[in-house]
Amino acid sequence: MSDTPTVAVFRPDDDRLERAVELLERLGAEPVPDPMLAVEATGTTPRTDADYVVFTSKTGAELVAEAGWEPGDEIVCAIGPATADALREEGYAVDLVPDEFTSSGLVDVLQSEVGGARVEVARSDHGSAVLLEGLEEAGAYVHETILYRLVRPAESGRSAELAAEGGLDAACFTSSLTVEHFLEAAAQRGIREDALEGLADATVGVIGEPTAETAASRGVDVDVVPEEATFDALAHETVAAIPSQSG
Ligand SMILES: O=C(O)CCc1c[nH]c(Cc2[nH]c(Cc3[nH]c(Cc4[nH]c(CO)c(CC(=O)O)c4CCC(=O)O)c(CC(=O)O)c3CCC(=O)O)c(CC(=O)O)c2CCC(=O)O)c1CC(=O)O
Repeated sequence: MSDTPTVAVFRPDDDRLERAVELLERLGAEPVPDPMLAVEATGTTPRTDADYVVFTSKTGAELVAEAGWEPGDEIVCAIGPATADALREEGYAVDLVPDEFTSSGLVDVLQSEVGGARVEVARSDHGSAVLLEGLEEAGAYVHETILYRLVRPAESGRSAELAAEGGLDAACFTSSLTVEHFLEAAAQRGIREDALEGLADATVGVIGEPTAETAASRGVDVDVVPEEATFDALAHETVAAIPSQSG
């Protein structure tokens, strides 16, 4: 039996998956790449009359650049450092990043200043209500633009099979939808309960509290939630929490 732990990773099949695989290998793990999200662009851009524009993903930053978005005087907000870096790489200035990289972290930092302001939330078709409701409660006029749809790739589910066979040592869930799609892929194969058992025996890491809540509500026990919502922190802390294979 190999001493190298298998770690499933569900990031979209782009440079994010490539970098995640490289990082897990550097950490001494055997990555099991199983993308659970694919992006379908809608070709839209944020509306132009807003005081604030909020981005919640690297994908959103890349798609608005592709669609030719040109900001005016809006205050540009990013949910966290990866989204902020992606915006800057596309040539956009970023004015605000919260200390806690979640929707509620964004609401916390914006609520004292957005009363009466027009806030544009530019994101996927699966964004949580926390951001819209929190900003509305703070007195903002909120509008949401759907930049892309997130769908489950038809071929996804290899990691669910491995979990069901007891061959998965760890899993790194990077959003709520990755949890839901993992379970959907397992159900499609008729192995949902076995895959859940496999996850219960594995080390489960999730990127942040919103994903932890989704996992718990679907019967997935979570072992690791990193202090900071970045893939780097998630990978390091999840691999470190895997019980020794040789012992
Ligand atoms: O719940 C769903 O799955 C659909 C809504 C959704 C969740 N995530 C995305 C965009 C996205 N981010 C990552 C990885 C990642 N998450 C964060 C912080 C963060 N972003 C959101 C989105 O609103 C949340 C949920 C929330 O607070 O409501 C969070 C908190 C953590 C959590 O538990 O989800 C970051 C920080 C950052 O952007 O800087 C990152 C990047 C980490 C890094 O690169 O190190 C992914 C997966 C991935 O990158 O593998 C995704 C999904 C893919 C994509 O949309 O590009 C969404 C979509 C949305 O907000 O519209």
